[in-house]
Amino acid sequence: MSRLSLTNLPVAPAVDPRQLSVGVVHLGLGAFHRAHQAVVTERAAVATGDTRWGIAGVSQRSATVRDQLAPQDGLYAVLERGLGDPSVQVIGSIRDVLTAPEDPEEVVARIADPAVSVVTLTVTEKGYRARGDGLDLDDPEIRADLTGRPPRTVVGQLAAGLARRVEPLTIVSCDNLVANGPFLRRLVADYVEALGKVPEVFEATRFPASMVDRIVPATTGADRDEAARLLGVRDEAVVVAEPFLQWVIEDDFAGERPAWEQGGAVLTPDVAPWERAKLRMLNATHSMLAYLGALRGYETIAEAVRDDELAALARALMTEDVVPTLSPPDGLDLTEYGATVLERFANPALKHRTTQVAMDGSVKLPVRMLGTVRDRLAAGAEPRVITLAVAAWMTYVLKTPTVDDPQSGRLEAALAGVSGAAAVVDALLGVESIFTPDLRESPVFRDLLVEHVNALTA
Ligand SMILES: NC(=O)c1ccc[n+]([C@@H]2O[C@H](COP(=O)([O-])OP(=O)(O)OC[C@H]3O[C@@H](n4cnc5c(N)ncnc54)[C@H](O)[C@@H]3O)[C@@H](O)[C@H]2O)c1
Ligand SMILES: O=P(O)(O)OC[C@@H](O)[C@@H](O)[C@H](O)[C@H](O)CO
Repeated sequence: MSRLSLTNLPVAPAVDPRQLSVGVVHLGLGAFHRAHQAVVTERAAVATGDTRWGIAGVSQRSATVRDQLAPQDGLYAVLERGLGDPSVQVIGSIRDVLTAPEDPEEVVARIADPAVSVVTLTVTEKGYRARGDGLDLDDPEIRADLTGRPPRTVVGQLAAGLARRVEPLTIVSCDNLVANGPFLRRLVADYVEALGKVPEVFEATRFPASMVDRIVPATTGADRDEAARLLGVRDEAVVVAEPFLQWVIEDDFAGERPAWEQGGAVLTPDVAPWERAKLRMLNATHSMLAYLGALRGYETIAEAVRDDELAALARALMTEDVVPTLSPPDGLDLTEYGATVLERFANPALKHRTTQVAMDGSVKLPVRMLGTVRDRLAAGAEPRVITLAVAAWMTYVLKTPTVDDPQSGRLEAALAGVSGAAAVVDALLGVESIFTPDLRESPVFRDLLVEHVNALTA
């Protein structure tokens, strides 16, 4: 079967990439960007007729996505899987595809391009190379970037691009992080201070926070085959997504931007209540279902949430421990939100693997779970269910021979020769890059963890 491209196009995209100039650089051209920001950007271009906001996407690590998209002229489809029949839509907003390891200079040049006024990012939690709230200046790649080589890290790329700009830039993190905008600003500030050269435009550069939401599992061969059947051509870059899509962006831009609000995004002065509700309700529950589900042998989140006991725990996590820590934004009913989240997880067509959601726990726990633990302890509560979620991660790490985590070495070292629930809990609580002293030293938290790990390993 022939390949999707501009000259082999069964369903035309809503915008023709040939008519777009590049106004946005996106770092981290994974599945999520293609199913989220690129879709909203295309919808905004259709609504406004503005052709300035084509996307130059940067694949940060391997050349796989470039090799999938380049022969397709940047075109790909979103295979939407809801409760009815699946549908496909070809997206045309990606104009160019770069591979950072092969062409680091070009990445910097694109960020510096005066026609570009916005950079967006989806590089996963580990892509920020943070330690606590600041940049990990001991990270070997950060150290290597600081020596002046063409940068390989995201923070190094941003700093080098800013150093060459006259006009300020807006940098929008779209990763699941707490206060992702201010967090990224701090990392870039740490980097340029360590370099001893703060770019002139840095003060005027904006880092709005954003809350992103759409469940986008990794694409499988079966998804590519189904897309080919629906499209009539092969699309090696197809991404799978649920129908739901939400993007709430802090309205704080240094210059011009795509009219994302016309593509369905919400621009608001304060993203924090949206972000906190989403990370603590959706992402924490997702991770808990992933760990408990994987421990019970479930392959997908949908299978896990169809287990009555796990579904009850997911509901209890939200109502007993998370909701008391939230002040929801106007218009968000937390009870309804929690129910919708579980319905979305139960979507059997998505096949989101528990092992995918379970990845990178050491960098996800602080974002998704530990804020809730801290707030509940401070309120004098006994946070039973959120602590079960943390204990499920500990048990998963203990029982998984090669855990997929940027700190796998530290986790393995901590657990070497350790046996018994109390010793496992103490060993993992001792990993300082995950647990802050207040949590490590809380007897209530520790005792609950031991009780849960004991039960989970019995
Ligand atoms: N997939 C989802 O359902 C979803 C939903 C909301 C938010 N997100 C956010 O998007 C991120 C990416 O998700 P995805 O589905 O696109 O994953 P993906 O695996 O398809 O893509 C990950 C991207 O991050 C880059 N990356 C990975 N490790 C990196 C590192 N150490 N340094 C620099 N870049 C690195 C990769 O090159 C790739 O471009 C998530 O981690 C999350 O923060 C995802
Ligand atoms: O993408 P990750 O690996 O950081 O997390 C897995 C999921 O919890 C996450 O991607 C959710 O699907 C998403 O946050 C929903 O908007």
